Amino acid sequence: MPSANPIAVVTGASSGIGAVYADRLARRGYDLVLVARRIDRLRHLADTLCATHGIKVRSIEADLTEEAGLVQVEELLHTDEGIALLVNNAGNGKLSSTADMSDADTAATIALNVVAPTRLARAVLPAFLRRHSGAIINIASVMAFHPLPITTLYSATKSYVLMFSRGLQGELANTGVRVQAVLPAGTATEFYDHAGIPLSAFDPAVVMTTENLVDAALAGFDKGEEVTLPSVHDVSLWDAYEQARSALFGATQVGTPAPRYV
Ligand SMILES: NC(=O)C1=CN([C@@H]2O[C@H](COP(=O)(O)OP(=O)(O)OC[C@H]3O[C@@H](n4cnc5c(N)ncnc54)[C@H](OP(=O)(O)O)[C@@H]3O)[C@@H](O)[C@H]2O)C=CC1
Ligand SMILES: N[C@@H](C=O)C(=O)O
Repeated sequence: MPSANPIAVVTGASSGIGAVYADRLARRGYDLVLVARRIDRLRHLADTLCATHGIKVRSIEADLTEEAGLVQVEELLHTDEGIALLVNNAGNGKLSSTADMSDADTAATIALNVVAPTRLARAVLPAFLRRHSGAIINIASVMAFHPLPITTLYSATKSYVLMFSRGLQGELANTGVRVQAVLPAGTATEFYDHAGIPLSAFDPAVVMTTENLVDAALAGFDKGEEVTLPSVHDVSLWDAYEQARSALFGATQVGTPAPRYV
């Protein structure tokens, strides 16, 4: 029997930000599809959320850097008409110089942070457009607009997520389909266990709890924000950044070389 609740698909739900999104969306009455490699964690979370909130939860063991894992989730997104929300959250990032990063880590970060959210968004969009409703939440990062010598690749992938989200927002205007880009700053998760630099290396004063992060991101979603920066208190900074970006683009459309280059 089809579920009466809207369904949210959350990638990277076995820990950190994704696991809190699963909890918060369960509280909002969503049925859930949880995706990650650690199926034991997904099943434990699913049992807890089912028992606590009386929702339906499916767990999918999938490595989103592998074709088979991606196809498994794409097929669900293509076929389950009850899906109302996709949270493209799964991500990783080795904090390393480009030259020192292994080929495997480089490929895995691009596959997980760029290819997977792109393919999953493309898988769900046709149904959303047919129904003139649905939402995609893409988890980018503040590093999308601030590369450091040890975050070059990671920042580039998150810059892609931001630009991909901004482009989709333009495409999807007036379709009833929403896209939110969320740009967390440092957040206390297992991300750093795999990043090569421990969380303890960061000033605790600038690291947000995962619960605060997700609650702020969902508050931005509820406000209808296209880009949500949970830790930025002065939103006029983002507005000024966007205005400068638009003015800069406008200044590129002149057809003649700038005098400084002549
Ligand atoms: N923590 C932070 O400071 C910040 C994090 N972010 C972003 O937030 C998102 C969530 O990360 P966060 O919660 O912090 O870190 P975690 O490491 O706690 O969570 C990452 C999640 O992604 C899943 N994942 C990792 N690799 C794969 C894979 N190959 N296939 C499928 N799932 C995978 C993990 O599950 P499993 O290992 O079971 O597969 C896990 O559930 C990421 O996109 C990250 O870039 C952005 C800004 C700041
Ligand atoms: N994931 C963190 C690493 O830098 C971040 O995006 O802030």
